[in-house]
Amino acid sequence: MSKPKVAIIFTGGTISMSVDPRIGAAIPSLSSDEIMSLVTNIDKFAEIESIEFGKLPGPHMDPLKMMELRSLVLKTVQREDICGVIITHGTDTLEETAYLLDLSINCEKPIVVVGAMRNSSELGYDGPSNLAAAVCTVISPHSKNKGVLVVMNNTVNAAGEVTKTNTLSLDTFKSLEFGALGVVDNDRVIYHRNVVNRQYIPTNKIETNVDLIKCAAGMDSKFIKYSVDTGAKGIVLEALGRGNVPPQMLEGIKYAIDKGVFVVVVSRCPTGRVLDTYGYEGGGKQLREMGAIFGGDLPGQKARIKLMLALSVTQDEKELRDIMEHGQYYENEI
Ligand SMILES: NC(=O)C[C@H](N)C(=O)O
Repeated sequence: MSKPKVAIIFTGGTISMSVDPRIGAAIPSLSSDEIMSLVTNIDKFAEIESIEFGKLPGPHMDPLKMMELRSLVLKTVQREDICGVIITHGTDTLEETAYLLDLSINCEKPIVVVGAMRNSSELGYDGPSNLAAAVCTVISPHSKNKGVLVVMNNTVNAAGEVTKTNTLSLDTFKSLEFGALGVVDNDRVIYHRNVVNRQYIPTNKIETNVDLIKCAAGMDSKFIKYSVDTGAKGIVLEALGRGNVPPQMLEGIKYAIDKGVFVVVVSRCPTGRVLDTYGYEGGGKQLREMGAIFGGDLPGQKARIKLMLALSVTQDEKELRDIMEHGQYYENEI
């Protein structure tokens, strides 16, 4: 019987790295063939087509390259002979690329992003086992219509929910708020739940002029003003708690909004959404009244990706708010 055909797009990351003896540190070096030769027995499960995109460490990935990758993923997943697409990626920015793909590609076939936490020179290189789990996930009929998935350490997470939580653990990718979607066990994926709140932003463009500013006790407006003065079209504020800022940041927020720069508020807390609960100076109520948009429960780096895609579709305040607040807030709530 013919095996399902899976395309694997290699972009780089630790999964493609080994230690260069001259510098004594890991750099991307393995080709797709070298990586796949370590994924033993995979031909019993699927026919693999390897596609080289690049050898980028996670920190070298940027939004324009993500959009280039998106075009390749879209073209590949639309092929009739392909049952799904896997993307290897550096884990440092994996969640941003996965979320960008999730928001901007609407397809039934599974798309899985995978990486490794240990490079091929280390004991316990986890690249091959993660790739094997990714293949098992992509070929499963149960993986259809789940959006982009992140598979690491035999755990399947939704791109919109997952985040890197630990700098070294193999079990670093977690959906902190709701838990994983499923597990890969005995070469099969078993799902425990579905994603109910997926969002599609139909665009093939991106507005890269969006900054991310993290708030901390006693901070003032200088970074916000700098961001506005250097051409930002949008600013994501990783605010405090439920979505509040130190009063000294209000001047900068007003400056931004008066100049037509969209300000999106999320929280620096790892879980929970922002809301206009507090009425004191700098509280969410005041931010809302000033015109700030709420970004739900997204971490700053993902809200930034979403704002970049949203700004490529519209600059209308109401439309932008509808995209950014989609599924998180209801008319009579705020
Ligand atoms: N585990 C990894 O992939 C981390 C690496 N620094 C990267 O993102 O490329």
